[in-house]
Amino acid sequence: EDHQATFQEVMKEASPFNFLLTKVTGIPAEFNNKLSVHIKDILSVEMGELVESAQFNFMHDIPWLMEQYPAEHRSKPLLIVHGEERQGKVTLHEGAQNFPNITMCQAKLDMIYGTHHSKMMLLLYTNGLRVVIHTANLIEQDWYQKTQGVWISPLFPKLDKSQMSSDGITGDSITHFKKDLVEYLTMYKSFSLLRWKQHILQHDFTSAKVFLVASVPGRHTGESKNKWGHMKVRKVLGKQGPQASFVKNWSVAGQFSSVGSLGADQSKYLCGEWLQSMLSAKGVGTLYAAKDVTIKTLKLIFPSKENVRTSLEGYPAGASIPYNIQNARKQQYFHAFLHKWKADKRGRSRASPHIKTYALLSPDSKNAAWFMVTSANMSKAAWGTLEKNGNQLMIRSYEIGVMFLPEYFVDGGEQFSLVEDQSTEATPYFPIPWDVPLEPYTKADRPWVWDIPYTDKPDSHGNAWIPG
Ligand SMILES: O=C(O)c1ccc([N+](=O)[O-])cc1C(=O)O
Repeated sequence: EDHQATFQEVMKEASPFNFLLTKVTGIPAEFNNKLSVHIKDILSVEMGELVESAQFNFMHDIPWLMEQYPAEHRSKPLLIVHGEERQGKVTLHEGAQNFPNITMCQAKLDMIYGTHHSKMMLLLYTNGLRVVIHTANLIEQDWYQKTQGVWISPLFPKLDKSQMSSDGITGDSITHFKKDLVEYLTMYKSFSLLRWKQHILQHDFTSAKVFLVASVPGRHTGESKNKWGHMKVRKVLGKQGPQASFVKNWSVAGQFSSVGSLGADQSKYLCGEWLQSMLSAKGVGTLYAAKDVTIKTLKLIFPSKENVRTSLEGYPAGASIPYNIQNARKQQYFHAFLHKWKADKRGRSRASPHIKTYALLSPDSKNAAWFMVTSANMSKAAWGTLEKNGNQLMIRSYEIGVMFLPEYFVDGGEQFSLVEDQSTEATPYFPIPWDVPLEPYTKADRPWVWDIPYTDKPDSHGNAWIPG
């Protein structure tokens, strides 16, 4: 349908998962009317009358961001949570100097090479509080012609004083989303976030059905080892995940827009540690020993050179896909797991992916036992790496995402349907961004690498790519 869906219609259709994609300029209207939002929609008065907000991100173009708020919200207090240092911090503060309503919060980055990668909006309204966890930087380019993911929480109503207890967390959900979000904010040890911690404590999060999966920099031991990164996933799946018997022979799908150094061979980190967490299930630690992992067990989705060349943005889309040749050369084994970016169902095959999503897929790819959307790319910095004989999880960056488990949306639910016309009440359709079945790279395909030239074939704008 070509009519412009109102935001209320979009949110009604999005329920109960509230997992949407950002609107893309230059694709048929129908694909922007279905489960799609622009940043102006998220910040609109239709969502609620804003009192104050906080914008956690990696990149902030503050004058542009202020334009995305409706005029009546532009004077409300705004907290910018970033990880900029040195000149980056100076430039960021310059962008904010004309806006007296803006306060800055510099997240401490104690681990070298770490980034403040988390992308989250905290929106306090006169009638409640909303959390938005997404994958887009606060720059125009990220909301123009890319595929980005957005989870918009239900409106969390204010708790009245009588419901507040002096100790512990009241008004939490069975997924402990509120407690986990409070713990995440506490790790910043920042005065300006203390205020937001109070706002969150004063609201009723019982309607939050997702699990929070976040990362904070540090060397986490003891109980904290399982609070963050891939070890949080291992804990949640081991306790509340699918039954191991039900998901035997299922595959982990990982889709991301950047890749770190994963080590000399797959048995170390990719399959020996990270995949073991993603394959965790109830009733058994993990499903496969590292040595038994095949390309059937792990399906990775990462833009090929052709995906980038033919994308709406052309080769410049590759400026947001920072996979360097130095790492690519060292981990050829990684390329055996790769699949193309393809999203015909959502009209986004040419909207270069900046979204990051993970799932456990049935052998026929028609069902998923869980789904995750997060800021975390395929890297040790984001997910953490076990040290000291597995007693310590070292994480370099801040990351944040949400995980959807069927039984928290449907009583006794075991799986989501990924094929809309095969969904049932017991197996609700989950609107994943990419097409299934996944399409493996051909022999001729190469993963996009951003720091080498491409002059053989022009991109969709007729240009070559000759990096710095
Ligand atoms: O856009 C970002 O927030 C971002 C920043 C840095 C890196 N990196 O250094 O690999 C990746 C991303 C990404 O999200 O892909």
